[in-house]
Amino acid sequence: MSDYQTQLEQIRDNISQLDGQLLKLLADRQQLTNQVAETKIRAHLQVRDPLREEQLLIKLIKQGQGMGLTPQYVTQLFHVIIEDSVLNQQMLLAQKANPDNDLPLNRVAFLGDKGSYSYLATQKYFSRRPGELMEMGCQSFDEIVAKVESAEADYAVLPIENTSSGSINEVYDLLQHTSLSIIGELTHPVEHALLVAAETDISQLKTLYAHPQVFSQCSHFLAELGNIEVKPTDSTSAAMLKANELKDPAVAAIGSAAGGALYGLTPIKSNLANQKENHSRFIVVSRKAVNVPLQIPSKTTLVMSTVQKPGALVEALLVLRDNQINMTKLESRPINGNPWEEMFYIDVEGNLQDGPMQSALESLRGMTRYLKILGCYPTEEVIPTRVAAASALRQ
Ligand SMILES: C=C(O[C@@H]1C=C(C(=O)O)C=C[C@H]1O)C(=O)O
Repeated sequence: MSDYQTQLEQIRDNISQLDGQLLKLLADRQQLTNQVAETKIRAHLQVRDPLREEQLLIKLIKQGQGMGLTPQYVTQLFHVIIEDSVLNQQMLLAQKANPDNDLPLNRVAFLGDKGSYSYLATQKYFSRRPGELMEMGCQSFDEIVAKVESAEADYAVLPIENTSSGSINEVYDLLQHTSLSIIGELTHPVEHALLVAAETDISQLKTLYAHPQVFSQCSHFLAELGNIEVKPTDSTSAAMLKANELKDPAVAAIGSAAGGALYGLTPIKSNLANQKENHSRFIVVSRKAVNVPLQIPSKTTLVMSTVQKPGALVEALLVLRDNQINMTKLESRPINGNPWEEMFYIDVEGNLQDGPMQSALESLRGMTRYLKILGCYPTEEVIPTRVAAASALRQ
């Protein structure tokens, strides 16, 4: 071994040791933040404390500068650390409020197989939760919902909207008729890559396999590609499986690089989506609604149909405004069998137990033809606390 190699190995050993220590410190920090959660449960305090976060960040940015670490680096690092701490605390509070939901095995139905975006979202959502995960890949949204309704599965993870291709109508329509409740949500980045099983390059490709939603999210890239046959599949994982089976230099699948790796596929081009910030939002549904503690930020989803008179929807929305309730999404879908009538799906910030929410629901019940609460669930989005580096350095 050359001197350089020996030297490099020694330095790398030291780095690995430090990384191990960093991990140990992060685990110790997690223990302490879990203790904070216990105290908050007893004291009925909100999980999130923006002032504490701001003071913490200001102090850390200043300390970091003294050690040669940039404010951007320190801020980014601690946003991740705090996000994890907040999500873990939220989970602990939610667990305490729903002791019956602590299952040793969580049987979860989702679209596709290993490697699909739904699979990756399922892994992410349940990784923080106690109990083992039993994956139940399904071939259609109908099958997924039926699995939970018939108690073959405990939960389903369903994609509901995407930042490029918009709402997933099929899932909205299923929500209209199911007795299941929304108990959680999460967003997951969708990073489409061109995945191949054989040595090749873009110019040799003749056939592309992907889910139709993926084709619409990558339409600009496909238009640039020109004369290529696009073959729709039931799921992203089915597309990957196809590419893996064919091992043909003329064939590629579109999906995530992480998912593709599970099928031995190599990404030859990434960032294929029209919108560079491409995220999907998923909902988690179960047979039983959850109890969301007031200390956790939450959302409530409603579905309603208004009476047939001018301004009926506006009037319903004014009820939300009058109760200071913030609407985060409004979606409309046709009602089967009633041409030109619509079901409105509304996501609002707030807990079902809140006074303003209760009074808004009471008013809405009086003015709508149909109103159903699809669920009240914890908000998974932890918006990072921002501090200007200048304000940290001024302290
Ligand atoms: C740990 C706490 O809970 C939250 C997480 C924080 C953290 O991880 O440092 C800080 C403030 C809170 O938003 C706390 O309140 O101290």
